Amino acid sequence: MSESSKGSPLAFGQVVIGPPGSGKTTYCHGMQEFMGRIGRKVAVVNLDPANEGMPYSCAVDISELITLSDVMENLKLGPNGGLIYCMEYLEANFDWLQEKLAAFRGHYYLFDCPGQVELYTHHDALKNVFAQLAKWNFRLAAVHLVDSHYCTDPGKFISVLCTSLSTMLHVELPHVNVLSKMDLIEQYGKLAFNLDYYTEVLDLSYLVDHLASDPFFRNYRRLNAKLVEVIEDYSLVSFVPLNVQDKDSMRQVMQAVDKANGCSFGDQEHRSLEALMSAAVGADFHFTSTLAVQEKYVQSQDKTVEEEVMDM
Ligand SMILES: Nc1nc2c(ncn2[C@@H]2O[C@H](COP(=O)(O)OP(=O)(O)OP(=O)(O)O)[C@@H](O)[C@H]2O)c(=O)[nH]1
Repeated sequence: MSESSKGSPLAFGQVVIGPPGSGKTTYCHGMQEFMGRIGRKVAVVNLDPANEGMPYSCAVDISELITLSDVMENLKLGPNGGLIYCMEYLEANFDWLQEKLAAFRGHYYLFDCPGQVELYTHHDALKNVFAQLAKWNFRLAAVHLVDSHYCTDPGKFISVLCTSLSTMLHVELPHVNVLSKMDLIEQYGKLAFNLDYYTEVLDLSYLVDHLASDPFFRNYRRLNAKLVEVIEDYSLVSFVPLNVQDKDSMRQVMQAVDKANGCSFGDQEHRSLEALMSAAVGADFHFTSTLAVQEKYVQSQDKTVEEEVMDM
């Protein structure tokens, strides 16, 4: 097995990561279709040994190497331990992965990753897989999906910010954080602030003040204030909103990722993209700014908390 492939052509792609159920598989399917329509050849690589019946056409599937159910049964491990074992097994079998990927030279790669959070915050196996891909001349960006409904709960949103920050620092790849399922954002409650407050991660002291109005959280005010201080000191976390069914939203995420991993597919693709998007003008797809997303998915309220704070 060659540890590094200095002479190999560059290969671009995304590792799609995020907590369980955040929409990684759905995103890979949507992005494969979207990129296919503008002429990119996309190979989706399933690295989640628990995934079955994927909706996308799968180029490489880790379950040919190892499956979570086999590991759990044979080694008597639970789902978390089993998944960690699978990732360590993959790390020990780089040559299998290299051989499988080589069959798709010239493609753009989407890696559909497992959902266990510890794989991205402190365990090393998957991070080592990404580092090995870099040695094989893969230019990857991490696309970190987080369910947008966490924005409706200030406490959960602070946890999401902490997880996103530690993932960015641990994974060590160019990073695009994405708020997924924008169409469902207010399903579990109203947003206290405008959407750009969450996507741009604006002054978090408002969030701490808002949280302190809840008697339970009042006792943890200093802890929350310190946590948001850490997030603001790094000043790294922001989000791109996403609805996989919206072409303009998909384009925005794709362009953010292209910028992050340095991918450029030239003029022909640019023309195809313009043609695809022009078909969307005047139709349902009006997603040019966070404000447009806000108008589309967030119900208008008399006043947001942000506006009330401003009025004071
Ligand atoms: N309404 C809506 N549902 C979505 C969207 N994206 C994903 N879903 C749904 O969310 C659920 C979980 O999506 P998956 O794509 O399986 O999530 P995952 O992150 O791959 O999940 P794991 O493999 O368990 O880690 C599915 O029922 C999807 O149909 C979206 O943009 N809008």
